[in-house]
Amino acid sequence: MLVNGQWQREWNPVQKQDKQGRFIRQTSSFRTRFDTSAITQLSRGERPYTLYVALICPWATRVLIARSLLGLEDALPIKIVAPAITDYGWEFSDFPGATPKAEVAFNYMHELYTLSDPHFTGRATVPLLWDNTQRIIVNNESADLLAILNDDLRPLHQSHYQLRPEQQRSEMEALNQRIYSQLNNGVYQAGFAQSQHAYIEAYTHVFAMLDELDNRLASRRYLFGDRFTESDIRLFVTLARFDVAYYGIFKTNRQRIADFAHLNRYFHDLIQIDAFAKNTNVEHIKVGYYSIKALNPTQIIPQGPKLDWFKYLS
Ligand SMILES: N[C@@H](CCC(=O)N[C@@H](CS)C(=O)NCC(=O)O)C(=O)O
Repeated sequence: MLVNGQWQREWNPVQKQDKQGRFIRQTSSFRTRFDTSAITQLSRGERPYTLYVALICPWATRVLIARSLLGLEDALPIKIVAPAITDYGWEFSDFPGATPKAEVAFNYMHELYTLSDPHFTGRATVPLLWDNTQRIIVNNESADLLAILNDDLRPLHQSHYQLRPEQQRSEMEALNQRIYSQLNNGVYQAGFAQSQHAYIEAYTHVFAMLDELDNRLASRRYLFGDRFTESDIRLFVTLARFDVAYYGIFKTNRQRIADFAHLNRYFHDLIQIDAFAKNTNVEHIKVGYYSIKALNPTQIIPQGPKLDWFKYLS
């Protein structure tokens, strides 16, 4: 992480814990929204912004899926880091599926943070929306980025998807919050727990939420009926990582997603949609999670699992 703009070489996934050994995630620091001048520039064909992402990362991937669904791929170009976090944080390299090093002006993500704020203290996280002209970070919070893509950039949408329909927003936000704390972040709480108590607590939350959602999906195609919404994207990114990585490395191993009747059906439904499949990179997910040294000191990447949905990926 960075301390007052200086990189501290020891990268530890658990920067903060509470007295019971619970992992505490840092809050995001750059929270600007787009105004109309950004829309004007983008609709003139200018490309003043770049989205920096990691394909291992569920928070970045939820933004990538929305970007693809809404037809914003051309308006918001991306740069993809290599999947394994290094002693210097996220790195740009020629790893297959990452942006070739020759196409990026930086070696590490933390360089963008110190350019933007020379005294920045905190983790150099992705996703991050970068202003190429002013060389500053616009926003590094994926929940905001989803709102920026869906709401602020509406005039540029190339599709009719309604990912945050007005009439369901408050219900969606309540469910999103529960999915976030018990499941999206819950798996990290289990994996990065610093005590048996904190691990069991997180494990219990993860499977209570998966049971609840499996039940909910018994009678609905998607979380809110026949059309998918942002809530489905938020759930999908955790499901896509579950059997491949979390089940093993984070020890959330009561059962796999493949063993839940309705969640498995639902996941297969979504993964066959191009925007979901094209932003799911199993190799990056596996290499990324299994190279977290604190959890896997040998850095050996498992060969399996082989899952039936891999056939939908190109
Ligand atoms: N609140 C952020 C969280 C982003 C985040 O935690 N990203 C992780 C990757 S999944 C990261 O970049 N970690 C680098 C680090 O912790 O040093 C968001 O949702 O955008």
